[in-house]
Amino acid sequence: MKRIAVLGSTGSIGTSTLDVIAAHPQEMQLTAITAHNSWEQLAQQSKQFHPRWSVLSNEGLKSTASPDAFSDSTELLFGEDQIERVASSEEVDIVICGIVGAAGLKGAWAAIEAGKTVGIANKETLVVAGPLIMDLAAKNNAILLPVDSEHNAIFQALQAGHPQEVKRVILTASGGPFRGATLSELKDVTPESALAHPTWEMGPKITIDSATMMNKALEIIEAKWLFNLSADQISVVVHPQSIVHSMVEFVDGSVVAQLSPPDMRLPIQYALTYPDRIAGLNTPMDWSRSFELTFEPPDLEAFPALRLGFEVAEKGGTCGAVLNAANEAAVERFLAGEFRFCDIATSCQQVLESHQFDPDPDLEELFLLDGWARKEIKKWK
Ligand SMILES: NC(=O)C1=CN([C@@H]2O[C@H](COP(=O)(O)OP(=O)(O)OC[C@H]3O[C@@H](n4cnc5c(N)ncnc54)[C@H](OP(=O)(O)O)[C@@H]3O)[C@@H](O)[C@H]2O)C=CC1
Ligand SMILES: CC(=O)[C@@H](O)[C@H](O)COP(=O)(O)O
Ligand SMILES: [Mn+2]
Repeated sequence: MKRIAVLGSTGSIGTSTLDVIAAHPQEMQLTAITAHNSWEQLAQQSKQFHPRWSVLSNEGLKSTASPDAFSDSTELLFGEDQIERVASSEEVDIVICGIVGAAGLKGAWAAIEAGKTVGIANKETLVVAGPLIMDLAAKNNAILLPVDSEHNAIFQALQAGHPQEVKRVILTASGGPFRGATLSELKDVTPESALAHPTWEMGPKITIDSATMMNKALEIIEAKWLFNLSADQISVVVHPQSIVHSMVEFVDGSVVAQLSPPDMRLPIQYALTYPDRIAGLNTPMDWSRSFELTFEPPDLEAFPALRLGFEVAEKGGTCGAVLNAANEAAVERFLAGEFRFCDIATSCQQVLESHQFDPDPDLEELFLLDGWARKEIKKWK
């Protein structure tokens, strides 16, 4: 029986993970769940799964969240530190990191430091602190399993060859809701239209990232650290159907891809059962009908965020932390109606260019820069 902690259990990744666990009661047991604000949803999950711990990281909810709403067999814990406590508990085998943003880093860190098997959906952890995270995993024999669909696909495709035989990886991008639009057509798009992703149902932050293609920029950086690649070994191709989740090209010219209908329950389940595969909840590919898979190059003029991904992957150091924090703050301002869509990439680029670059930062420096970049975006324009 695998004992699982789900960090961010109330979100899109979190609820998909709970679906997978519910479908495999003989193999999987939910031991800990965490949320920040959604205490009623967390309580309902506790009543359904009876985990050992439920964590509300927002301590301000202490007087609001009623322990009576939770299962009798669940201990209700409050505060950010408790995420780290459950992520590193001896009673947990696998940790799924489904918190959004840099707020997910400390929980992921604690799980990796404790040598857990870690399913990492929270790409921001790798964007902010990729080299430190990969070193930490190596030192503590933690197994890092990518849950992000593209990186999960690459992880699967890489098994077709040896590391030295990899020529490059090709990340697929849906193109988001504004695929085909020009820069000037993007000037006045609304949060509502940006939140309408064509192929994936996800939380609001990553959905806006998909619309600007900042999501792909973050994924370039994520791929670099996860798979020990140079920036020029990473390509992006737009694939609107989101069926081919990414590809690996080997030195002999073979390209190995992973395909499945767009549903995060597959990569999540693969991380939970790795190295085995079991039947799951996913709709299989229907090969009995005609359908098209199309590919086109990305438009770097209309989606300048993508260029930033390549630049940051090339430069490394403090750039990932600054780009990530600037983007999180810019997305918040766009959703609040304070930024225009195109301001997101423009402001991120300016904050990135004006920061004090350090090629080899420690975690403390990265957290300081994270705070600095958010402040810069708050006062931008
Ligand atoms: N959704 C998807 O299909 C995919 C997501 N990812 C990545 O997975 C991560 C999660 O995305 P997604 O599930 O869409 O996000 P959601 O917004 O749907 O969920 C976010 C989760 O994080 C919790 N949370 C938010 N802020 C904090 C905080 N400050 N401290 C602790 N917990 C917090 C939320 O709790 P509460 O409900 O209480 O606010 C919620 O449980 C992101 O990094 C995203 O990039 C990657 C690939 C696909
Ligand atoms: C499901 C997943 O992994 C997302 O990161 C998804 O890839 C977003 O779609 P885009 O390709 O539009 O960024
Ligand atoms: Mn992805």
